[in-house]
Amino acid sequence: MNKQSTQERQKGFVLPYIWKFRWQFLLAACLGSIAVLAAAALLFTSGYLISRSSLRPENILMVYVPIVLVRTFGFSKAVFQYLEKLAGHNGALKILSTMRARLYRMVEPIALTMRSRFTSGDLLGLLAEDIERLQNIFLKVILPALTSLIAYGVAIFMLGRFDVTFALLMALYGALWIGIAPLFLFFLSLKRRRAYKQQRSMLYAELTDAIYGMTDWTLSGRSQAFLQRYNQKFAQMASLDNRLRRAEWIWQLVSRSSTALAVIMLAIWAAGMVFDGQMQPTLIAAMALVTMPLMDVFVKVGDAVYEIPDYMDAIERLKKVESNNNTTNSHPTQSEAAHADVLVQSSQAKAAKLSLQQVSFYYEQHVPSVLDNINLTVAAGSKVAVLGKSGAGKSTMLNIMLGELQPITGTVTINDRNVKEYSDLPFAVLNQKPYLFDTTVANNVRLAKPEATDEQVWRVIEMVELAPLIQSLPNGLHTRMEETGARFSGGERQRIALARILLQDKPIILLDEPTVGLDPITEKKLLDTIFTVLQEKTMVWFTHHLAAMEQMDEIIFLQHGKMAMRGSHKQLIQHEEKYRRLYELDHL
Ligand SMILES: Nc1ncnc2c1ncn2[C@@H]1O[C@H](COP(=O)(O)OP(=O)(O)OP(=O)(O)O)[C@@H](O)[C@H]1O
Repeated sequence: MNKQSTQERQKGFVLPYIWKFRWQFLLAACLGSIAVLAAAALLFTSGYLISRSSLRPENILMVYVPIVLVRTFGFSKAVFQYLEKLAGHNGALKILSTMRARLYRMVEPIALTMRSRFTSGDLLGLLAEDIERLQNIFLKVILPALTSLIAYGVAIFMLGRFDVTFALLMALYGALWIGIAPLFLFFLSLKRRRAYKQQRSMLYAELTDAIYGMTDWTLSGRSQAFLQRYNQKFAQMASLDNRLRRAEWIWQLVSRSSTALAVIMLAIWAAGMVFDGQMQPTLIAAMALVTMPLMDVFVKVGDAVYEIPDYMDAIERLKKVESNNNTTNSHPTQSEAAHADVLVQSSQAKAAKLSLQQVSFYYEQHVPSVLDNINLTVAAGSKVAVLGKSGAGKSTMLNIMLGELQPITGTVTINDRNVKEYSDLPFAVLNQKPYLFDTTVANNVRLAKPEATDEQVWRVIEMVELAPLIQSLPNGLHTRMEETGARFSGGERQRIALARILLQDKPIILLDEPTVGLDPITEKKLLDTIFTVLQEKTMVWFTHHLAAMEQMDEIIFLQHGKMAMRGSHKQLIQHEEKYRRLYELDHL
């Protein structure tokens, strides 16, 4: 594990990012505070303006200046809110991209083994979602908290200029709403949410279990008992959910009431100041109204705190994957890199060893196995034919090799490593009907290797003996498929597919009856080309047709899920009467 990621792991998922982007957040918080203060000033001047206007001002300037100020504050509130969003989101997006890079570093070392350790892309989806969610902790919790602190600090300072004691009282009141209440709320929601989640996952587990064992519940005549128990638990969970929602409503009620209480406190204090002759009566409404935008920020902080348990879950999940990733291997970076190297090398080698060890497979449990305890080793560079009549299990075996079907028991290995460990499978398949896409001939050939140059494409075209044909096309390699009309015969289509395979340069080639439907002469020519160009590769040829068996190193004959015969063509011709007859039939 490199130094950078070790440091990341030690610091967690929130603090290092706040520190790293502290200036962006501070800027956003300052802009946000100016917006809040502008909103407070807007209400202050509005309150003053209303009160002043009602008293029939002796001079128009007495209301003209506040009118201009109302406009100015109204305008600047919107502008600073916008700027705050810009700066805040800029910081959050920078964090997001840094976190994504960290996510990449987390999963990259296990990428090769991920297919076997996590069966689908769910994990990545979950992690990516968690990281997206974490950006809210910055935008909805940390930024509003900072903003409210700055704005409230400025407001208390201003208030202190009128009355220090009252300013201190209001500072305490603010501390209650900015610190104590959200903290209390946080612990309350944390406990309840955990209990709710626990109960919900238990219920889901029980339901899944019950669905799997539905027949047994029904047969034992106890389905009503199960339903009763399940409904009881569901009701308990629903009541917990209700309590959580009720707590949320209560918080909303209390927090909104806190604004009303602050307005009343300010109004009473301002009235007292007027009574003592220290303030003009026109300022009472202004002072009372000023509290509203300030308290609004506290309420937002409290609302966001309620969601912190969700963020904590996201952090926990991320940490778990990170530590899992680190503990699964004692020397992760070195050995995983070496492991990856081996796998990549073997997927690029000329040939590779392919083995099936005790592989069994069935599609439905109560019918005989399609494959029953198959042991087969195809040495690197050797050629094996898998024969069998229709339905013998050839396609099933091919799909198991490719990892598209998982054997019920047994393993498939390539160069002694489980096929599941390969991110880049070392197979290429030539099947019965290769598809030609509606693009140029060259693009059809370079399908599996888009970066291949025209020269490389030409080389493989020549190898599969298609050069004269391609040269005769209106635009050569760059002729579009539809312009070639029905020009390509079955054999030529196979040759294009073969060219694709050569360009792909995989060590193991699986042939799934590629010569089906071709006339014997075309078939023979194609087979000659196949065996010439794939000479160095490991080849497994699935067929029910006994052409070119002489060229195979080993032939296995599948029947009733077992290998009924196996050996070289020579051995089978000599010792297996059935094989001899099939061969003769095929060569009539
Ligand atoms: N998806 C499936 N669900 C259930 N049974 C299946 C499924 N696919 C194949 N089978 C059965 O498994 C057995 C083996 O089929 P498979 O396709 O592997 O044979 P095959 O030798 O490739 O036949 P063919 O030469 O006709 O393609 C057959 O009895 C088939 O009916």
